[in-house]
Amino acid sequence: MSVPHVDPALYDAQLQSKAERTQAQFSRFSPPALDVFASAKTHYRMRAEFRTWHEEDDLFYAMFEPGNNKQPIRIDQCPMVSARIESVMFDLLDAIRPVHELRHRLFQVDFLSTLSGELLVSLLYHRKIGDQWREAVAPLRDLFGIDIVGRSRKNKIILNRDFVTEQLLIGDKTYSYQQIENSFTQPNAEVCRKMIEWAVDVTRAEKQTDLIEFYCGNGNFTLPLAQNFRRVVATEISKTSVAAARKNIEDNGIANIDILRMPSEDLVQVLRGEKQTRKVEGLNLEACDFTTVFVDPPRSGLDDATVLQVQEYDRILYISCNPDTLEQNLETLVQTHRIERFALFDQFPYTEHRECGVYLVRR
Ligand SMILES: C[S@@+](CC[C@H](N)C(=O)[O-])C[C@H]1O[C@@H](n2cnc3c(N)ncnc32)[C@H](O)[C@@H]1O
Repeated sequence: MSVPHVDPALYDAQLQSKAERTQAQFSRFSPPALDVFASAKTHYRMRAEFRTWHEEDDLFYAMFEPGNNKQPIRIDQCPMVSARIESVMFDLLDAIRPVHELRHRLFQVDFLSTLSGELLVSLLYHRKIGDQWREAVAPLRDLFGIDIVGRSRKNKIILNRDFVTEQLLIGDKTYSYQQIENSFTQPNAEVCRKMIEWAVDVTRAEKQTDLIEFYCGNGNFTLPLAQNFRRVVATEISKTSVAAARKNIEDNGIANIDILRMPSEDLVQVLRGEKQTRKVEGLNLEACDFTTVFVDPPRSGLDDATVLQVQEYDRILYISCNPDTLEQNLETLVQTHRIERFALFDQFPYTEHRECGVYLVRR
């Protein structure tokens, strides 16, 4: 992970410039005014991954210039990560440094924290770890009040838990989300809250119809969106995320969501009647009245078949972490739909990354 230069004095101007670039990039699609959602200026990342560097007796967190992984740049402070992560990360390395069993061939440390201060730390090794490692690391769990996962090739040791439970206040309801180590979660929790509230707001009028969702992750948007629909059917490829989504639905007492573990491409074929699978048995998809589709794809955006499928629905909600693939997909989508709402969410301050939200309605 590259570590951006965090300078709160520059934040507002940088966000303004992101907004201007976004307006310019999408102006030919005639979107409405851009809603801009800012981030906190420091301590905004709830998860972060750091390479470690060994130099004789020294051990430190390191980052690298692109294309140069031989020349480490030492990280001695990190105002972009949550206050909880920053309060632990350097003291933790101080505790690991003198203990051979803990530092030998340690190459990465991952942190996953929550707004309420839970913290899970994963230590990644280029060697096999076992009982001796477990014994050596156990005191750190109590010292820092953290859960710990040790990972080496084909081996994972868990001290207490391999997940955190995030609580997000969306409107007037708090949703609880299990977030599992090493699976996708939105990094900036406060901006994530704003994205979900925006998504709930733009689909508010749609109560009597059904929602189809592609790329649902752990149900991050799915759970709060369900209040706006009669029924929700959502798909996700990752086994871990599907398990978390199902647990989150249960924990939050939501009864109108079905999660499918299936690549989006396969669900598209099922919906087009081109593929049959036992995974959809009992779901009675034919009885659904899918008027709205929600997509939150990876950086590669939507493949051609999914774009065509998405066009089948009257309303399209699209959250994108890559404006360039969003732009490509919109070339097709605006032929049948017009953009009604347009938003920029600053998930990644001080970087070039822009996260956009678009809500389209059939022309
Ligand atoms: C940008 S994340 C969004 C997840 C979720 N909406 C959230 O807010 O946390 C994209 C998700 O798409 C999933 N994914 C990637 N390729 C997929 C595919 N071909 N079919 C279904 N899901 C896929 C990833 O596992 C990941 O959970």
